[in-house]
Amino acid sequence: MASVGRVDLDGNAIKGMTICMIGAGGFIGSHLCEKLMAETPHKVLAVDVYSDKIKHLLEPAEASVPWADRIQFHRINIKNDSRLEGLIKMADLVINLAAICTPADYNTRPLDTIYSNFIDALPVVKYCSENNKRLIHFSTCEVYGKTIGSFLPKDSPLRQDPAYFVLKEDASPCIFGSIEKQRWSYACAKQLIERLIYAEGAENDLEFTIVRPFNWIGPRMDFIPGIDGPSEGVPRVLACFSNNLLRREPLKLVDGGESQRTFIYIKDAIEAVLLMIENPARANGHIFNVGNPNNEVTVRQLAEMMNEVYSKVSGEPSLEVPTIDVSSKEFYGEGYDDSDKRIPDMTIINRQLGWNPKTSLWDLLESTLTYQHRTYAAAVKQAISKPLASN
Ligand SMILES: NC(=O)c1ccc[n+]([C@@H]2O[C@H](COP(=O)([O-])OP(=O)(O)OC[C@H]3O[C@@H](n4cnc5c(N)ncnc54)[C@H](O)[C@@H]3O)[C@@H](O)[C@H]2O)c1
Ligand SMILES: O=C(O)[C@H]1O[C@H](OP(=O)(O)OP(=O)(O)OC[C@H]2O[C@@H](n3ccc(=O)[nH]c3=O)[C@H](O)[C@@H]2O)[C@H](O)[C@@H](O)[C@@H]1O
Repeated sequence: MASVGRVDLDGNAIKGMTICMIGAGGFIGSHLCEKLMAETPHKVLAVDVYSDKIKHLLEPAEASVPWADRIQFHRINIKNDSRLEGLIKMADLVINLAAICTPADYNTRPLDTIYSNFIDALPVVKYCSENNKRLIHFSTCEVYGKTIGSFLPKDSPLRQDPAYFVLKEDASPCIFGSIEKQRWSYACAKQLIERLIYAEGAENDLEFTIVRPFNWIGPRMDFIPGIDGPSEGVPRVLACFSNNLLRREPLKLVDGGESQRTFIYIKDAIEAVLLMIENPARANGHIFNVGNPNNEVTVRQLAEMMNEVYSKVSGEPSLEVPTIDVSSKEFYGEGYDDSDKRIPDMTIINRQLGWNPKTSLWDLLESTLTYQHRTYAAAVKQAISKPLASN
């Protein structure tokens, strides 16, 4: 089965390992656990405060699934639990995904954001360094902040020159707004933990890999407000727009929806993470952009495309008024700011791991919105009809 004859990129047999995955119950963690269970012999010590998104792996319908003894869930809050070091000691590799990572929190809960992304990650780095454990740490493309090009005059021809906007791990600067723009609390905390990990590598020989995801999206991302998350909660854009489509209300475009993003399908991105896991000699000491430079859209174009795709997969007519403008102050509150454009340079990941993304934006939206429709449409219909029924 999965483990037979598996070799790394240099043709060496891959040995089974024990992975301590912190934040395993989240969006990325759930997909990574699935991949590791289905296709590898590795064991996972899954650490999180929630397990809903991996319960299909932990409590499988058939007791005899092949991975039953390869995944163990530990309900631990890494802020204050002494069991963490013991689990790290038992592992060959630590993957840290735990973080507050929704933009609605960065300016409204800046302290929690900074603690979660920097202070709470410190013991993980320390235990890895002290116990000689390899670490794969999840950072973010937000560490690049804004592009150099965004500071050029609007009509400058240099804005079209990739040198002014393509984001390179080893060359691009990190450009954030002023301190009162608390949006950057997350990016700044992630940047400092990257610098700390890098320094542990340089001074204490910590074996590390840093991942900078560029808008990974797919099934199980975040929550639908009022269904499997708080009614007033504001998830990331995929779930915000899915929620609007499920409720047949216009999609809200923050400050005109002019910002640009490159979206990558979670399953493509997970392939890259698996290559990092299984090719330590090629991944250690590197920072990797993981994104899809071919899937760039403005947020407005994303909204229009999601409206069209959702109509196709749900069989419902597309929205007559698909979008509505909203100011960032109204939507996120004081202190919001935005990255203007995010195109990942792929040179390093291509050279080290030979990895490339595959899935087009249309295709990834089709499979993701099919999942959203199947998972949530009935519950949303029921939630919408409730207030009427009780009148
Ligand atoms: N999804 C993306 O596109 C994306 C982009 C850039 C960076 N990232 C980074 O990747 C990582 C994972 O992102 P995600 O999208 O899966 O987010 P997520 O919120 O779905 O997952 C994070 C998980 O960490 C857990 N967690 C948080 N604090 C914890 C604590 N103190 N103790 C134990 N568990 C804790 C949460 O319960 C959650 O299950 C984060 O570090 C995030 O900053 C993600
Ligand atoms: O995914 C990533 O790579 C990183 O970027 C995200 O940040 P961002 O892309 O700004 O967050 P989204 O919520 O996905 O928003 C994307 C864009 O859509 C806009 N938006 C969001 C929601 C909405 O309803 N309407 C809307 O116009 C936002 O203002 C922003 O310009 C988050 O910070 C992290 O999850 C992560 O580190």
